[in-house]
Amino acid sequence: MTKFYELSREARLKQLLNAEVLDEMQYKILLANQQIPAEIANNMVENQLTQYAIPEGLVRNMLINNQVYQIPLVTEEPSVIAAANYAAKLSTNNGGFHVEAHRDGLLGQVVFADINDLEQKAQMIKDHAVEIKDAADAAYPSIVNRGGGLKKQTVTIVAERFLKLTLLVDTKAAMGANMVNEISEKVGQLLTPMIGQPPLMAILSNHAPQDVTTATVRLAVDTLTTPTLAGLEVAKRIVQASAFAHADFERAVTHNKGIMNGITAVVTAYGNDTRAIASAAHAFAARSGSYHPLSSWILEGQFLVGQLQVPLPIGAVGGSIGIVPMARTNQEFARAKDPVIMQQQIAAVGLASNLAALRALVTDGIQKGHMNLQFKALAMQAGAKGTEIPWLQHKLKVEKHANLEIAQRLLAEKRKGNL
Ligand SMILES: CC(C)(COP(=O)([O-])OP(=O)([O-])OC[C@H]1O[C@@H](n2cnc3c(N)ncnc32)[C@H](O)[C@@H]1OP(=O)([O-])[O-])[C@@H](O)C(=O)NCCC(=O)NCCSC(=O)C[C@@](C)(O)CC(=O)[O-]
Ligand SMILES: NC(=O)C1=CN([C@@H]2O[C@H](COP(=O)(O)OP(=O)(O)OC[C@H]3O[C@@H](n4cnc5c(N)ncnc54)[C@H](O)[C@@H]3O)[C@@H](O)[C@H]2O)C=CC1
Repeated sequence: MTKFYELSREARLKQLLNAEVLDEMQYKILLANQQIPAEIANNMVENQLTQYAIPEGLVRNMLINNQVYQIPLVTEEPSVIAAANYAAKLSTNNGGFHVEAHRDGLLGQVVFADINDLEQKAQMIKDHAVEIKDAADAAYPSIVNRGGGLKKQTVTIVAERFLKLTLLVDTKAAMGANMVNEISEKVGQLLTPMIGQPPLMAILSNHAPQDVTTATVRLAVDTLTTPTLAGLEVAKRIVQASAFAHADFERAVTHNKGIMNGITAVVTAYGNDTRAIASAAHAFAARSGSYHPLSSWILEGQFLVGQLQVPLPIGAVGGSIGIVPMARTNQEFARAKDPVIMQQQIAAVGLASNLAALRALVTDGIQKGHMNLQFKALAMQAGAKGTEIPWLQHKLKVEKHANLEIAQRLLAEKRKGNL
């Protein structure tokens, strides 16, 4: 049977329609390749000129907590989607990913600067907890009606200069940045006469250790066997790669980049704020004061066990999610309209991306698989069209060195009829 990635775009969509992954409407939206309606785009951002397209692909049949998902990834980078598919398939044969998604809310900070009587003012804020709760609820009644709102208040003196009130707000299904900002500003206004000055700022914190999602995968080492290496050897090398990332800062950054390949691609597909997720992830990686990998790989007998921990303060509603048709359609067909399911999928794809990258690095090296797919982009960059693209991709694959100049030379030779 022809593999999903060997089909044309239209045939892939038809197959998903026939398999009832897509309903008629979702199929039509994806087939039409539609852009954001002009009026929406013009009102989404400022000075809007045009739209900038990035391809969307699919991770097929990813098993997470015993449920099978089809997960959309939006990325400009070749091989990210192939890699995630590879790991999805490998993990499915091993029981899939197990993911625990925590979701406690978002933090807001109301900060006062240059206060003389810090301790006394800190106590004053603590003494007004009830008024603060009332002001927060009045600032955003709809979230209170949904069972969310301000859950916890903490007062801290920072660097013997700043007074900080931290608000933990349950934002329910929303990411909640605007919500928390609104609540924080209103609380700041309440406190202004008490403190004797307005806050320096009132804004959410993108640090989100309260929203950590943990994904785990357990692979029988035999399933990692390659034509030249025993599965146990591959597993041991992945464990070494993980240990090296924990020991070497420069490697930790790239290790985490490989995880973010998958995470950013799913977050984008669901219309969420990629910068918020990236800053939360890297801050979490550096929470001990030095920067560490977000994932670890260990051997447990005949099993390779990988675990990723990453904060994922995402939203299933709000922001631009509801107005960008593709974000909504993606959430619908991937059965990810609940933020907890979204967190599970994002974390699983992050760990899958990490697994595929590490396995490639410690076996064939990254260039073989990645560059093979990157050659398509190189062929197009060289000007190849239609059937010239797979032809040139293949030629570049067998070349000793492949770069743009070589691609252009091969294409020119072909067009002259010399190849
Ligand atoms: C690319 C592979 C998977 C090939 O690996 P392979 O073993 O040659 O793959 P295969 O041809 O034997 O196929 C195995 C499975 O992979 C999937 N697969 C295979 N090809 C496709 C495709 N075209 N489209 C969709 N899915 C694909 C698919 O599931 C397939 O199963 P099948 O369906 O054939 O039964 C492997 O080499 C790989 O995972 N490489 C890693 C790629 C990667 O990580 N790319 C990210 C860019 S590099 C980077 O940014 C980060 C990094 C690497 O620096 C991070 C780090 O250092 O940690
Ligand atoms: N530092 C940061 O990360 C910042 C991010 N942002 C942006 O803020 C946006 C996200 O803010 P939000 O407050 O999430 O969006 P939002 O302002 O759209 O608020 C969420 C909306 O969803 C509604 N809603 C419907 N069903 C809900 C449910 N079940 N649970 C919760 N709310 C529900 C709420 O009533 C509310 O109107 C993103 O676009 C982000 O890029 C804005 C400022 C700073």
